[in-house]
Amino acid sequence: MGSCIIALDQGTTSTRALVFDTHLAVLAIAQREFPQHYPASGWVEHDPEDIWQSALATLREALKVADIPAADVAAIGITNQRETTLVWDRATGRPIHNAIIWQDRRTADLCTRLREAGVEAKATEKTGLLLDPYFSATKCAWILDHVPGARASAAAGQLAFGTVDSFLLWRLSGGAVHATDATNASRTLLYNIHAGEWDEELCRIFDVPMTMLPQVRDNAAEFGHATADVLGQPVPIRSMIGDQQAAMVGQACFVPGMMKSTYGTGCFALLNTGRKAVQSQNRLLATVAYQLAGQRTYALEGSIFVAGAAVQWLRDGLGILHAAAEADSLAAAADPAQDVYLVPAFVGLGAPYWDADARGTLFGLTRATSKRELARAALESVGYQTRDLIEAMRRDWPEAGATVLRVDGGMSASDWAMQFLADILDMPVERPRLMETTALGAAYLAGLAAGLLPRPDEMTQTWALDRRFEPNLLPERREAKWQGWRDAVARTLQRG
Ligand SMILES: Nc1ncnc2c1ncn2[C@@H]1O[C@H](COP(=O)(O)OP(=O)(O)O)[C@@H](O)[C@H]1O
Ligand SMILES: O=P(O)(O)OC[C@H](O)CO
Repeated sequence: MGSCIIALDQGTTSTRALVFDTHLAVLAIAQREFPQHYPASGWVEHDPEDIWQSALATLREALKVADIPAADVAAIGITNQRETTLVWDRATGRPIHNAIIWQDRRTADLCTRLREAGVEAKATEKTGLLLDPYFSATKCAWILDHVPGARASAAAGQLAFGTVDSFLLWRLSGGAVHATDATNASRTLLYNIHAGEWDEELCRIFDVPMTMLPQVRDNAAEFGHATADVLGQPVPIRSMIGDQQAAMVGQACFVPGMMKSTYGTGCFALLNTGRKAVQSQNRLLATVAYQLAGQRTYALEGSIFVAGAAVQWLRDGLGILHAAAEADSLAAAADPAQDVYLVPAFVGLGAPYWDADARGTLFGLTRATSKRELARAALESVGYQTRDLIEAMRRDWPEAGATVLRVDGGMSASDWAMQFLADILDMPVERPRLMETTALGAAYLAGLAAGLLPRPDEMTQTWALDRRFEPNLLPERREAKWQGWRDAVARTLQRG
């Protein structure tokens, strides 16, 4: 049997492949960024061929850098940006439309109509989600309704639906396997998280034919093989898991009450609630954290659409940074007397507000405002949004984040943002040594399925601290800043 594992991490802005040894040490990493497409306000798409080509290229490159033959790869684990929706032709494997990204708001009106028709309570009860364009169901319906002939092809059983994991699996396996896992299924609005199955009634309501849906499997399971043309010989695929849930596994949050927050394009805080799906009273989500041996563990999730993307906007939109890492030094040099707030509702606001129509706002600008205060406002917006989430979470689960918050994702590299996070939360923040927790989670599960790695309780010992950020802000200052944020959000919201 092979002695290493490859994790394929297909994220919103880039695809990464990491080769791990059986002690979960990283042997090699390959990464490709790919273009984002914004065809209209609030719309975000990816070209599925970019996703596929970046997956192929990074898998091959990582193996080459590690200098390991494909025969030594025991398993591949796939983890992915969730909710992003693809529909492809089963005969050709070609998508009939670009991938509609999780951030995309084009189905906001449809969601409003369904909400007015009284569908939300039923959908929430069954799926743990809310009626928001974020999730896959309305995106899939949109594709079927807007691509000529798609409804007829779907009715004839010619089309397949999938999130990015399913699409990659289909391509890697040469069209042999159409499957997903319980975590990705739990983000579609079509999957009953309590029964663990696709829901006929919801499929009817959202007008998505059940014949299009992939089979749902455990997170550590048999998912077939990547064909020989991918890496030179067939390689088993032994795990699939949504990226936020993978980060939870990679952060070893296996005990109820443990919590992590990932700062990539968006920010996603997940609290392990054990065998119980907690129905939020505060507009958070109940979701599947992981499913092993048929047994589901649940999480309470707060999802924010813009975190690192605010820094990306400073870099690519405003051109005031050359690299994301420059935001720290600018923020550190900002004028403490200027209270500038950025509410980065570029694609609406997620939890706990769920306002699809809100758009970004800046408050407190004066003639003295410079790029330094804008950079600080962007980094601070992530801390404020996390506090919004944790306050909502504590109303559902009082001990949430009682001790420490584990962080990861590209933006957690920002010391300034992580210190502000600790300050505004008034709570210690811990960053692990290996920040690639998403890939680590997928690799661990693939290794578990391949019989190379121990059960979760033993895996917790592999977590190692890089840096702990202690809160260090006067209470009056913290509350004054927080009130400023609350006020800025109130003035940004479009929904009452
Ligand atoms: N040093 C940094 N400071 C602030 N933000 C950063 C830094 N490095 C990366 N980022 C942000 O992190 C995001 C990329 O993180 P990543 O985890 O790769 O995201 P994704 O999985 O969504 O593609 C980008 O939005 C980028 O702006
Ligand atoms: O690709 P990321 O890391 O920004 O994660 C995206 C989330 O899975 C969306 O729900």
